[in-house]
Amino acid sequence: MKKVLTIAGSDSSGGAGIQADIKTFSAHGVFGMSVITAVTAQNTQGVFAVQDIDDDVIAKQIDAIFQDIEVDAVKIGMVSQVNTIKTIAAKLKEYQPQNVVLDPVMVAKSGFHLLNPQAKDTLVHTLLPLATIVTPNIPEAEVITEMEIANLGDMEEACRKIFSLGPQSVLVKGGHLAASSTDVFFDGQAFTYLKSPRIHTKNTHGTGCTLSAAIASNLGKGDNLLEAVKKAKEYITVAIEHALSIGKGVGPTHHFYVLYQKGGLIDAE
Ligand SMILES: Nc1ncnc2c1ncn2[C@@H]1O[C@H](COP(=O)(O)OP(=O)(O)O)[C@@H](O)[C@H]1O
Ligand SMILES: Cc1ncc(COP(=O)(O)O)c(N)n1
Repeated sequence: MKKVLTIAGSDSSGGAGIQADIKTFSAHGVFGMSVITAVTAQNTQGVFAVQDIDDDVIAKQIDAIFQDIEVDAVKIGMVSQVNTIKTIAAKLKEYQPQNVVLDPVMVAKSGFHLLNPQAKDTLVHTLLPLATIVTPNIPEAEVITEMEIANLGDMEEACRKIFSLGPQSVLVKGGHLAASSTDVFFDGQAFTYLKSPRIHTKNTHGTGCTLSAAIASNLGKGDNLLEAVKKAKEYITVAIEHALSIGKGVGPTHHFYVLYQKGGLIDAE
């Protein structure tokens, strides 16, 4: 069985962060492991408190995994502090995992800053260059590139700018576009548009976490980057189509035990 690690924050309500990642890993048939960077008190309505985990405990969680278990892919989500980011970057350099998916989480859908704004430059300059793929949403891509993104042309330009910062590939996600939900993938050579119908739902808590965890699962299983991204887009679309009205606010996506058979999706619920 392939083994995939998430380095991210805990979401007490189970819709985003570590919890979304582990559910996504299970749905993909890979063995999920976690390094917790922060504990959030969170639900579908907002984030109410954050406790960052000490750097040495983050380092020891990473050591505990890599010194014992082969890791086929790593996904990185919420990393809020400068020292956390530096610790993770140093450990990635030490253990050199093959596939690193970086979701540069900055602000939760509720508006709460999950990345300390002072840590943005550290994230961009130390973690971005280590990523096999980086998956910003439009507001995150705007912060990284310092440009406005209003359409697919802007998304392409943002991909080029982010690519020049050192990752092997870039996926600018289109969930924040008004008209469509097209994501733009760039591997330094060509652009690929990943299209899906716009699903009219308020329940999109954890969509970015789920997509990046799905990409990590697929890379861990041996897919090339483009295959991994295409299948992950298919997965998140189904997960949003069946999103759950849990709680009073922005509900979570639904994780299926999904079998890709004969081109169709079978829910083995
Ligand atoms: N309403 C929607 N309908 C269809 N796809 C969506 C919708 N909202 C988000 N997505 C998709 O979910 C994934 C996560 O995107 P996005 O919401 O932009 O990320 P984040 O959660 O980081 O803000 C992307 O593939 C995006 O296209
Ligand atoms: C611990 C944690 N990590 C990431 C997100 C972002 O998820 P989203 O932007 O989809 O709400 C979150 N809300 N909580």
